[in-house]
Amino acid sequence: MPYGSVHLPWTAPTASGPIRAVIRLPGSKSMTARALVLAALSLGASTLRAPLRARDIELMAGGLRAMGTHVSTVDDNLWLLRSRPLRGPARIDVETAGTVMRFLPAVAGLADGEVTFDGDPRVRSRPMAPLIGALCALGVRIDATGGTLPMTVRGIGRVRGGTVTIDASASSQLVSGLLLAATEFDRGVVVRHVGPPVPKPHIALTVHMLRAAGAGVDDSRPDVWAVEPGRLTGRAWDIEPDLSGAVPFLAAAMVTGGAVTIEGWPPATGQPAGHLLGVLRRMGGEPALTPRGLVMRGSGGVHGLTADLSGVTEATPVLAALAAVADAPSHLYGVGLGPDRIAALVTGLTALGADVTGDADGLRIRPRPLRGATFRTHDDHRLAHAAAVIGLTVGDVRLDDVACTAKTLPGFPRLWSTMVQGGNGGTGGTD
Ligand SMILES: O=C(O)C1=C[C@@H](OP(=O)(O)O)[C@@H](O)[C@H](O)C1
Ligand SMILES: C=C(OP(=O)(O)O)C(=O)O
Repeated sequence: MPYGSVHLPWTAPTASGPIRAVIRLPGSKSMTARALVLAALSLGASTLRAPLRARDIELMAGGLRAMGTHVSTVDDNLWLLRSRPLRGPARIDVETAGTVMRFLPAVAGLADGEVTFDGDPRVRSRPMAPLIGALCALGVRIDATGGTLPMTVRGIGRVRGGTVTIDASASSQLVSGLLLAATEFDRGVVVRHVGPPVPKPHIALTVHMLRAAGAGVDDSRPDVWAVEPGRLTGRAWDIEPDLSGAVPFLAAAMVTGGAVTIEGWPPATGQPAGHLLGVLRRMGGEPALTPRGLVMRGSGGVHGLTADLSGVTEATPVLAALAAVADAPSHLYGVGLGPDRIAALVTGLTALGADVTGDADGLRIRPRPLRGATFRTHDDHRLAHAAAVIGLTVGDVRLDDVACTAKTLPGFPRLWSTMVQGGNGGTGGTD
């Protein structure tokens, strides 16, 4: 059944005091997605230890399987991939997954045969044309009448590659989608971004993982990334906990003045963690790395914030929720959410009584007392996280649907409720 067709209403649990919990989160969505693609392009076998099993990742694995890759996910903790010649015909439904829509077309260009892509109406309206144009310039034949999905990639088993210019300001995934498959292009790739700034943290993660896989990557020039052609060999990937998925749990400590430990937080990581913790610190959080993981302590108050969020776009909905209960107004800009997501966030927060306005690039939020109401999540997991955070201190926050959290964390409602009730999620233990 397609994701988005099951709706599960949910009343966010209210915290009776400071939350103290230890949480073990599943693997990073961004790392699991990249490891799957790189494994499919590597000679021989690869393993993924502690991957994320969630909707977007199942779609990525399914897309690779449809093109011939052997992907075994029987063991939750250790997936096995074996690359095989990529081939069509195949049909790939990306549902709402931007990463699947942007990462797999270049892989499909390397397949022998036709690969068609389609997805939910909402994903069709997300920017795709710059990637389609760039892939065509690199020698891939694509039929995409609307400049977006549905589209057909007519692979011939090889891609010429070379130098290409792209305006990737709409999404860093447009660059990552070109780089990830480029070791297999005859000439590799040189991608030059021109236009308004593109958020870099997830491109840095792509570069980090390409290098770990053995690729030659040059990112020494601003807005230019070059990947050398060459065969990758299979390897063992250890997937770190999802630090983007940690944001609502960290926020829970902040709004209740408690302490939440995210177990296994990596001391060094390619995920965009530094910027994220910097922003949370400015809003009053007190993060500390301990041998067990990252402990976020709430200082008892949440501060308003004026900040460019372009490095942490995924965190915007939860940061907006924090801003709505802060001690001063906030201006969050560079949020990169796209007009639909900004509008949905404004409507949802307004329904809860917040004074919030949105524009093309950001949100202005002036705190005032909030109230319980129905919050429409618009099938957006990160909006659901935002409502859950507000529900910790505001009674009767009713989400019209919490099933959308399955996109990146299927157990979210249970994990969240356990945390609020004073228990511990994932592996247990107390702080
Ligand atoms: O490459 C990735 O794994 C991601 C890149 C970011 O996309 P944008 O650059 O479009 O914000 C992020 O928001 C998304 O959730 C995951
Ligand atoms: C929008 C998201 O992901 P994607 O771009 O992969 O759909 C997200 O995880 O918030």
